[in-house]
Parts: sequence; structure tokens; C-alpha cells
Amino acid sequence: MFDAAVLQGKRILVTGGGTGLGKEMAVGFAAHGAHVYICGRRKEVLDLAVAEIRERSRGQADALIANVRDPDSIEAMMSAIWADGPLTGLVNNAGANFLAPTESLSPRGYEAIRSTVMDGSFYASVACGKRWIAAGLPGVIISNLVTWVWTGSAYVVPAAMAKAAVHAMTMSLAVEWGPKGIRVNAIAPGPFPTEGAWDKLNPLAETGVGATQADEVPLRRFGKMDELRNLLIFLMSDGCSYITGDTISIDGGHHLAAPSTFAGLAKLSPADWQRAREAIQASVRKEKETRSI
Ligand SMILES: CCCCC/C=C/C(=O)SCCNC(=O)CCNC(=O)[C@H](O)C(C)(C)COP(=O)(O)OP(=O)(O)OC[C@H]1O[C@@H](n2cnc3c(N)ncnc32)[C@H](O)[C@@H]1OP(=O)(O)O
Ligand SMILES: NC(=O)C1=CN([C@@H]2O[C@H](COP(=O)(O)OP(=O)(O)OC[C@H]3O[C@@H](n4cnc5c(N)ncnc54)[C@H](OP(=O)(O)O)[C@@H]3O)[C@@H](O)[C@H]2O)C=CC1
Repeated sequence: MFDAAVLQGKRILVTGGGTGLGKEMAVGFAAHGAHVYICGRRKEVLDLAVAEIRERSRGQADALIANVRDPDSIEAMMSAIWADGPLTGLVNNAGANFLAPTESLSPRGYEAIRSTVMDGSFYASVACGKRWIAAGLPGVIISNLVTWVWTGSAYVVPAAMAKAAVHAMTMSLAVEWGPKGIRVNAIAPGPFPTEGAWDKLNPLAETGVGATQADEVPLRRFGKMDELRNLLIFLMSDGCSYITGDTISIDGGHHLAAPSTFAGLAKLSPADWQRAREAIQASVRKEKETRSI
């Protein structure tokens, strides 16, 4: 769809690029000439991802360990990247989420999601933005949101809130940094099944409702990674340099048909919720065993 050199000379950081959608985007950028950086908290996962991205794209990829919830960790990562040269683009993709009845959430549970999605996107955007502004360079920021920024969603309230905050950041920074040549956009995907998301959002047969199902998507299928890559390459390229401040849905029309949330989980019993929580926490334990920070 695109010239293979459309992103030649670009240097793009994808947060949370070691797995899922972030890794797929990174493959797309690297295959079109960009030098891609990915970050996350698990060294082994990142090392495997870099090898896979290089192999699939025949392009350039490197990984850094960083925790987007920690501004010092982000600063250290940006300093290491800038030592080799400035980034030209940032994708705020790192995310955290799990299904839970909102009244069962502890402050730490809320904070884990808010700090990853909202604070992490803000810290990373400012870390890039201040460097671009100081050097008089243009830049592109794309945040990976979700259609709940328009609909909200029951049972994932902290994630819906935090993504909506980044939607507001997108519109606000597009105006503030537009005169400096920095474009700020976002995408709002519908369901693109990944292990990370489905373990936390569809842990049981009983939790399979609208948000994670294809049957009520108007296009009657899940999203494909190629489709996601195409949108990201387009937004990151110089070919759409008049687009800023927008959040673009890529969901087969899911949110317009309304079942794109977890509203259907009102049918779950307290025992079902307990089993869902145990299944989600088993997935989190497995991931934590390999965290490097
Ligand atoms: C249309 C389709 C839309 C799909 C949209 C997708 C959105 C996504 O973002 S999917 C991304 C999924 N991937 C991830 O979430 C990866 C990153 N996740 C994590 O790191 C963990 O899952 C985390 C969010 C739990 C954070 O880990 P950590 O900071 O290490 O937190 P703790 O394990 O210490 O837990 C903190 C706090 O949260 C409580 N908690 C955990 N799970 C549950 C649960 N299922 N229900 C209720 N509460 C939960 C946990 O108990 C801790 O609180 P305290 O007990 O008060 O200490
Ligand atoms: N899959 C889908 O259908 C949809 C996904 N999205 C969004 O796409 C993004 C990716 O989701 P997906 O690929 O499905 O799920 P994954 O769980 O595979 O991706 C989440 C990534 O974020 C990283 N991450 C989490 N916390 C931190 C942290 N504190 N610091 C650094 N990195 C962190 C994780 O790595 P590590 O744990 O090693 O740190 C992981 O690589 C999320 O923002 C999600 O909201 C939006 C709509 C739909």
C-alpha cells in the first residue's frame, strides 16, 4: 500500500512495543524504513520482540527497559535514545487494563491503570515534546486509545477514564504544539485480539460479551494487524501532515452499533467475578515473573 521507503529517516518509539499491537506497529514502521525503538518492563520479552521485528521487517529495531509509570525511567530512556539522535515520532501504546466491578477496585488497582495509561502517555509526550521544541524540530505523537473515549464502558472504568484523558491531551497539545510543527493524533481501535488484552478482558467463557466479540461488529470480524499498521504508517508519514488533533476509530463500525463495551457483564454472579479475578491475576503473576524492573 505504501512505498517501502515512506518512513526512511524516521526514528520512532513505540511504548509497550514488546507485545501485541505495539509489536505489530513496530514491524510496520521498520518495514517502511524507520528505525524503531520499543520499551517495556520485561527484558526477555523485549529481546525476543526485537529479534522478531528485525526478522519480519528486515529493518532496524532496538529495545530499552522502561516503566512508563515512572517519569525518571522515561527520562533515562529518552536520554539514551537522544544520545544516538532525536526521535521523529512517538506512539503512546503501553496500556494496562483488567475487568472488574468498579466497587471492588482498590486505590492501588485504579492507580495501576491510570498511571500507566494517563500518566505514562503524558510523561512520554512531554519528554519528546520538550526536546523537539528546544531543538526547533517537528515531531509526531500518536496515542493508542479505544472507542470507549466516546462511549465509556462498564467494568473497565479506570481504563475508559484514563483513555478519555489522553483523548483530551491529544486535542489540547495539537493546538498548543501545532505552531511548533508537532502533530498530535490518536487512534481508537475496536477488538484486535491479543494475548495481553484477552487474558485481562476475556478471562472466562462467561465474560465473552460485546467488547471482545466479532459477531456484533458491523463488518462482522475482528481487526487485522495489517489494517492497524496501514493507519499508523499513514499517520506517522509526511503524507498526511495536515491531520492533527484527531482521534480516528479503526473498529469496523463497532462503537456506532453500540455493543462495543462490557455492559453485557451485568449478568455475572459474584462467584463468576471471583473466578474472573483469579484468572486475570494468574496472567498478571505469569507476566511479573519475567519483569526486569
Ligand atoms: C474493544 C476491545 C477493547 C480492548 C481495550 C484494551 C485495553 C487494554 O489496555 S488491554 C492491555 C492489557 N495488558 C495489560 O494490562 C498489561 C499490563 N498490565 C499489568 O501490568 C497488570 O495487569 C496490572 C494492571 C494489574 C498492573 O500490575 P501491577 O502494578 O504489578 O499491579 P498489582 O499486581 O500489584 O495490582 C495492583 C492492584 O490491582 C489489583 N487488581 C489486579 N487485578 C485485579 C482484578 N482482576 N480485579 C480487581 N483488582 C485487581 C490488585 O489486587 C492490586 O491492588 P491491591 O490488592 O489493593 O494491592
Ligand atoms: N487489543 C485490543 O483489542 C485493543 C488494544 N488497545 C490498546 O492497545 C494497547 C496495547 O494493547 P495490547 O497489545 O492488546 O496488550 P498487551 O498487554 O500486549 O500490551 C501492553 C504493553 O504495554 C506494556 N506496558 C504495560 N505497563 C507498562 C509500563 N508500566 N511501562 C512500560 N510498558 C508497559 C506491556 O509490557 P510490559 O508488561 O513488559 O511492561 C505490553 O507490552 C493498549 O494501550 C490498549 O489499550 C485499544 C483497543 C483495542
